Amino acid sequence: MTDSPAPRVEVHDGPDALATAVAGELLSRLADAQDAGREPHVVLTGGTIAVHVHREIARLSPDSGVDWTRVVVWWGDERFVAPGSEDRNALGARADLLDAVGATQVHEVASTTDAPDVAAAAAAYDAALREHGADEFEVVMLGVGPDGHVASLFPGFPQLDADGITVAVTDSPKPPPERVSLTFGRLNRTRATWLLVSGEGKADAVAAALAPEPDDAEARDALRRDTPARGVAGQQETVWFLDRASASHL
Ligand SMILES: O=C(O)[C@H](O)[C@@H](O)[C@H](O)[C@H](O)COP(=O)(O)O
Repeated sequence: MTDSPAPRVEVHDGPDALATAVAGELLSRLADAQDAGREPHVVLTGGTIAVHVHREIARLSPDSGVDWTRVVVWWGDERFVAPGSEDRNALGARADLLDAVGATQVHEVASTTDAPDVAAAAAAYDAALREHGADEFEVVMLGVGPDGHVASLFPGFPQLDADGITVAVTDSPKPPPERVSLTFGRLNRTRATWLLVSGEGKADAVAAALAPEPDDAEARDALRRDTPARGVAGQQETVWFLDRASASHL
C-alpha cells in the first residue's frame, strides 16, 4: 500500500457530472488497454452512484471504440441473495450496462440458487478468479459507505484481516446480511482504484479516508480498520471521484 501513488481527488458539481466523468474515463482506459493488446479486467461496485455510472457508460460506449467482448467483468462484492433479487448487484449492472454493451465475459458471484451457502459462494468466486482472473485488474471501482466501508469490508470486521482472494460476510451491518467480498489484498492487485462517492452523507467518511497517513504503522492500521476505504489503492493510481456534497468536509 505504501508504495502506491498518493490519491488524486476530482470534485464534480453533482452525481450526474460525477457519473459522466467516471464513465468517460473508464471507457478511455478500456480502449487504451485494448489498443495496447490487453484484455482489461474491470471490477464493478454496488450502490446508488454505481447505477448512474453504469447508465452513463452504456450511453457513451457506442462512440468509445471499446469491444466489450474483450472486457472481463467482476464485482468487488455481491449480496448472497436469489438471482432475481433487486438486491443483487449483478442484476442491476446487467440491466443498466452489461446487456446494453454486449459484455460476454461476466463473472457473477454465485446466488442462493447456485451455491448452498455464502461460504460456498465465496469459494466458487475465489476459484473463478484463480482460473479466469488476470494478474491485476485494470480498474477497480468502489462505492463508499457512510461508515467508510468499501465492497463488503466493514469497519472493525474480521474480514479486514483476511488473506486470500474472497471472504464471506454473514452479518453485514448494511442489509442484506450475507455477502461475498474481495479482500483488500485482491482488490489492490489493480492498476487503478477509483472511489465513487456522492452526497453529504458520505462527507465524513471521505474526510476520514483522505486524512494524512500517520508515520506509525500501528496507527495507520488502526485508521484503516476504522475507515476501510483507507485500505484500498491502485498500483499506478487511486482516484477519488467526488461531488461537492461528498467533498464538503475536506
Ligand atoms: O454491495 C454493496 O452494498 C456495495 O458494494 C457497497 O460497498 C456500496 O458501494 C456502498 O455501500 C455505497 O453504497 P451507496 O452508494 O448506495 O451508499
